Amino acid sequence: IHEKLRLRLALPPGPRGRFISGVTAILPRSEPWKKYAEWAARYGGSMTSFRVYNRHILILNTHTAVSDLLDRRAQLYSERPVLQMYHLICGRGLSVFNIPASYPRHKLYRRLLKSGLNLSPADVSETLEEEVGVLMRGLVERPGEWRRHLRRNAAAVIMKIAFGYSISQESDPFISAAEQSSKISVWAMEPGRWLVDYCPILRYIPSWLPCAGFKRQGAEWRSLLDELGEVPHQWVKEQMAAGTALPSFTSRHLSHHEDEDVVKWSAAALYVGATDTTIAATTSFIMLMALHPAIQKRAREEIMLVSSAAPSVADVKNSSYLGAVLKEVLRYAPVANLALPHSVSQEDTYAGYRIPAGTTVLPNVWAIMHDAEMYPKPFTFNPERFLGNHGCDQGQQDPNRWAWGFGRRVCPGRHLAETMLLLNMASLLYHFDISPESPEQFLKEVEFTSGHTSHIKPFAVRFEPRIANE
Ligand code: HEM
Repeated sequence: IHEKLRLRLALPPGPRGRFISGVTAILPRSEPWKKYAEWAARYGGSMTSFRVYNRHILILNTHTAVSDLLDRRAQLYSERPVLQMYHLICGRGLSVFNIPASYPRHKLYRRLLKSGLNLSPADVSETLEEEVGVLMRGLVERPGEWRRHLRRNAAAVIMKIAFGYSISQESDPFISAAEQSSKISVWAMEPGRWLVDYCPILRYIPSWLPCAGFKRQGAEWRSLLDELGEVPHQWVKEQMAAGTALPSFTSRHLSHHEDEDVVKWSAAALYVGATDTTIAATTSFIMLMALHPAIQKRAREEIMLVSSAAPSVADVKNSSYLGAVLKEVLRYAPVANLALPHSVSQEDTYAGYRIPAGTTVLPNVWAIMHDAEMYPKPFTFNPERFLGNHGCDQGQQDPNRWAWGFGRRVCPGRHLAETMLLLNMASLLYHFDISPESPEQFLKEVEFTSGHTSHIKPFAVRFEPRIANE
């Protein structure tokens, strides 16, 4: 009886679209989280569901639905949707981001990432402080190239931590390898580009057939991606053999005799996970500081009080206002508006609806962060929401609960990212006054970029050094 009742349950409400392609034609290209929030309001309920060809998509619109499913039922909701082209044909299914949570290797990755990223706080602080110094000097010398300096900073930090490798100033071969891998990955994952993603049986057609161009392309990318992944790993092994390796995520795990392939894949995930995300958050921070001089001034005053010289990692851990600014940056301009897609391993029911096995589940983090009941005046940038006599207990919930993902896939780099962001923010405030090039900027609405990671679209800003002769 229970089985019959379950089968009669409807799918969560949402647009139905066309017979074969589902809602493909009306899928939003930019800022999809806003359209999903609109659909949530139109169709009602804490969940919206629709279909893109053969794929069922479920959007979770409220923090309750997200916590109930992705956190409390993490054993069911921590898989990843399988992309035929990228995961299977290009051979990326074993990467940290894509591996099914039910594979024993997923646990191994998580263990190595946890211990490898928290191992030696002293080494990490030294790396962060050294690299923020390079960033500040770059900004003094060539402020107009601030976005390049940010990219270099993020890459340098993670290459040092992952491989003990110091990047050279321009066109570093390790960075080129990592950037080339990211580019190929973006092409291979592009939604709607590969028919095989929607019609998996095509994977079995022979590669020599004229219509199997995607298979030949995939095979080429697969060997290129494998080759690029080897570059830093082999370098660390050579350094270890020569006795010149610096302590790093890779060298530590290899010397503890962890499985080499597991170490290689985990280290490769660090660059992908750490660069665009931290750059996005820092970019939004810079834009918001330019637009909010009073908040900038207050944050700077606190830094000047706690730091006698250039801010250190220890200083920023004691900066409560700066901590509130970071929370508000992550709430106002979430880096991952839809986190990363999860998938459900077995059919489930929730709130009277049926959720078929294999459904792709997207938490609408943007909608939660802008829920006016949780965050009054959600489109106002106001770090004070996280201060007050009772700190976060004051009623406004800590956005860290939604900024870093969910269940068994929660971001393993969170603590490193927070430390790095706080240090970069404090150093920017300590060394520079940040303002928009044009005062008219104050009157414009901020715009956001779309993609897996999002940030405020940059506008021209001025970095005015505060301490002469640096
Ligand atoms: C502002 C900075 C960052 C933000 C906002 C962020 C956020 C996220 C989010 C939302 C996810 C997806 C979780 C899910 O699927 O539920 C994720 C996954 C991940 N992040 Fe981060 N992240 C940041 C920085 C970093 C850093 C610095 C690293 C590495 C040092 C990192 C490594 C990873 C990895 C490896 C995963 C995949 C986890 C898995 O699939 O099991 N992230 N992150």
